[in-house]
Amino acid sequence: MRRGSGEPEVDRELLGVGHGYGGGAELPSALLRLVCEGEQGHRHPGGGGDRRYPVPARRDALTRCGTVTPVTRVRVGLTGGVASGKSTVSAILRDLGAVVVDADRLAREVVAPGTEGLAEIVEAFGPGVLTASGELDRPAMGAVVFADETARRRLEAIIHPRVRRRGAELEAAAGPDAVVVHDIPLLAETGQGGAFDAVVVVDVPVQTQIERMVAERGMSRADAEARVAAQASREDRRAVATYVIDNTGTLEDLRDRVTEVFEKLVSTGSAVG
Ligand SMILES: CC(C)(COP(=O)(O)OP(=O)(O)OC[C@H]1O[C@@H](n2cnc3c(N)ncnc32)[C@H](O)[C@@H]1O)[C@@H](O)C(=O)NCCC(=O)NCCS
Ligand SMILES: Nc1ncnc2c1ncn2[C@@H]1O[C@H](COP(=O)(O)OP(=O)(O)OP(=O)(O)O)[C@@H](O)[C@H]1O
Repeated sequence: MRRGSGEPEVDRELLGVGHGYGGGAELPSALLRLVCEGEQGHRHPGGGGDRRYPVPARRDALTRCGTVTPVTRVRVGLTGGVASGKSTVSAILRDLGAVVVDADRLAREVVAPGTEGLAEIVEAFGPGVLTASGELDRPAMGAVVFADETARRRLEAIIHPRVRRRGAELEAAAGPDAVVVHDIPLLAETGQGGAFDAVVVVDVPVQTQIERMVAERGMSRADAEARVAAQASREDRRAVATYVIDNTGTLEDLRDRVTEVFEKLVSTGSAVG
């Protein structure tokens, strides 16, 4: 719990701190009460961000504390350069209770075998972009579009409208008080920053993006650089950010920062306080 003047003294004995507590599923009720009621002047409950407790317990504290439960849907755009860590951040947000709409996944669904999307791609690029089993040959398609901007725009014109339609459908199916996170790699490039209540940008240096693509995805350095070159600059993405998440630290650092940002997103959507 954050400590500062005017905050209640936490009874460590009562909380079990230093007595083996720390891995349980819930915050002790005394701490939950302090989280919800005790911290005068703090909208964001200290217990929700207290790193001594596991993320699900912090989420429970947030959810059970009426002052921070969103009463309307909060719409969030999540973006970042290729291999910056968007999917990792999405997974953490999902774990915290967000509904995640993943544009990369939808971009695969709308070109699955038998779809109109795939038929349009074959019409535009020829049957050479199909595998022997009739699926989109993704490495072959990538080799074409990351070397040729006109081809890339053509592919995007087929895929993006379908992804947006499907994304809107998925959002409509989410609960009225959900935090809906749209993970959109090209959010800045496509000028969608203004379409959300908040934009979260996952930020790493280009060098880190390239190292991760080469080391973990077996890509050549040239291919990795071509993907980065096809995207907005780090500065352009940061310019549309409400929250920047630096992902140059450990996964534990990332989890803590994402939890902090999630708490802010939840309280932004709250009608109370
Ligand atoms: C070219 C394709 C077939 C390559 O597939 P592959 O499996 O290698 O990559 P995947 O789809 O998993 O994308 C990985 C990352 O590449 C980057 N990327 C993908 N498409 C683009 C693009 N058009 N421009 C810039 N970067 C892109 C993103 O950072 C994305 O997260 C595929 O990326 C694609 O269909 N792209 C066009 C659709 C698109 O714009 N998708 C981005 C979000 S809707
Ligand atoms: N803080 C971190 N430390 C070390 N590795 C990380 C960290 N964050 C993410 N990674 C790793 O970097 C790689 C890229 O992360 P991730 O897949 O989340 O990026 P992405 O932005 O979703 O990528 P893409 O743009 O291709 O969809 C993954 O292998 C992931 O495990």
